[in-house]
Amino acid sequence: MGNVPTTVKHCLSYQQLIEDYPWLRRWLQEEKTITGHEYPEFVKLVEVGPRDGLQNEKEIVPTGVKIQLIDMLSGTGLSVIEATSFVSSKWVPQMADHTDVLRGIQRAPNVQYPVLTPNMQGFQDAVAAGATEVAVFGSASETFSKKNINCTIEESMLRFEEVINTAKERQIPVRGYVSCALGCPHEGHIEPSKVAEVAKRLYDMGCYEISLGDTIGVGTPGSMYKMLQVVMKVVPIDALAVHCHDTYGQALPNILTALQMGVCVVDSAVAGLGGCPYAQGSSGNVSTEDVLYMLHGMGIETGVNLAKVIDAGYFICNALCRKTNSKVAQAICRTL
Ligand SMILES: CC(C)(COP(=O)([O-])OP(=O)([O-])OC[C@H]1O[C@@H](n2cnc3c(N)ncnc32)[C@H](O)[C@@H]1OP(=O)([O-])[O-])[C@@H](O)C(=O)NCCC(=O)NCCSC(=O)C[C@@](C)(O)CC(=O)[O-]
Repeated sequence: MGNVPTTVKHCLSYQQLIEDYPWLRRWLQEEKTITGHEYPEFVKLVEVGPRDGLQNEKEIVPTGVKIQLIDMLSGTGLSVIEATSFVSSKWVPQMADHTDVLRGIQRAPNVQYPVLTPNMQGFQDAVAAGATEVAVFGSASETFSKKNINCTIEESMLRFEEVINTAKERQIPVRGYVSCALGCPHEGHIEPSKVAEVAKRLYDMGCYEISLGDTIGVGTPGSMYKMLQVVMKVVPIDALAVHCHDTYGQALPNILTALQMGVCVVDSAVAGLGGCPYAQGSSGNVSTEDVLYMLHGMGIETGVNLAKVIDAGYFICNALCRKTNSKVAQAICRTL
């Protein structure tokens, strides 16, 4: 983006626009009230591209490319970048280089690099590789749990409890995922009460944040609203995050609905990469670029530089010989 004209750079950064044209801040704030909803002042983005984005790639992505992607993302202002997962390489071959990735990245101050750990073996390997934050990943669907981590929901809770208790002793923060929060590729509809039950168990065990995953991207603002209404009764809203795949093009409206309900943590993947190897047909996560564009346009702060994320998106798409899934990056590319 080095030789991008200043005017285009300004289009990419609302923060820059606001600095140059202070009247715009007033205008954006007015717009916030016109919508009739209260929105958070600041939204934290959890970048899951290097893990969720790459885990489903058929061709093994070179470790150096993964490291460079994470290093580029580290310079964007993102405060959380999910780096890799310590799962079985027989199950997810793409993540077999987890240790080299975690050891190879240049950690930026004020950036967390959580990794997925499904069990004690994964947790111990992750800690040995230098992990300082981990995430356990459960499901609200019994069938998905068996297909994804080869155990029932109940068995998974016992495994996670052991991981979380050990992590507590070492003062390692643990994030929790609940997959299939808005639907399951095998069971279809999932009751919000089941999502709430699993979310509460993870929260009570000690997960500091629970990310509710629309694993196959089937949710709509209607189902997001209904599910969150139930989950919010048992887990505080400021401990909830949403993790939306964009299979049906509903991710942004679903995120907007969650923001209206008070959620202020959103998972996203650079260039909209991704998909779950055990959820066939699901497309990538909502793209970080598109979420940033929406949030900044609403006057919501993120601390993240959109132009730099677009650069990281170009980098990984070139490496994968793939077109970006980000509408914003596509539009900027046409503008240039
Ligand atoms: C959980 C297991 C490991 C159970 O797999 P298992 O086969 O039931 O494990 P096991 O305990 O019976 O052990 C069998 C073998 O696996 C090994 N093993 C056991 N644990 C580990 C480990 N941690 N790392 C490396 N190796 C491991 C273990 O050492 C043994 O090796 P062997 O003696 O045969 O040589 C497996 O099912 C697995 O790796 N699943 C991961 C699947 C996955 O990564 N899915 C994608 C992430 S979830 C997701 O994408 C959803 C999310 C989070 O993004 C949110 C959303 O969108 O909803």
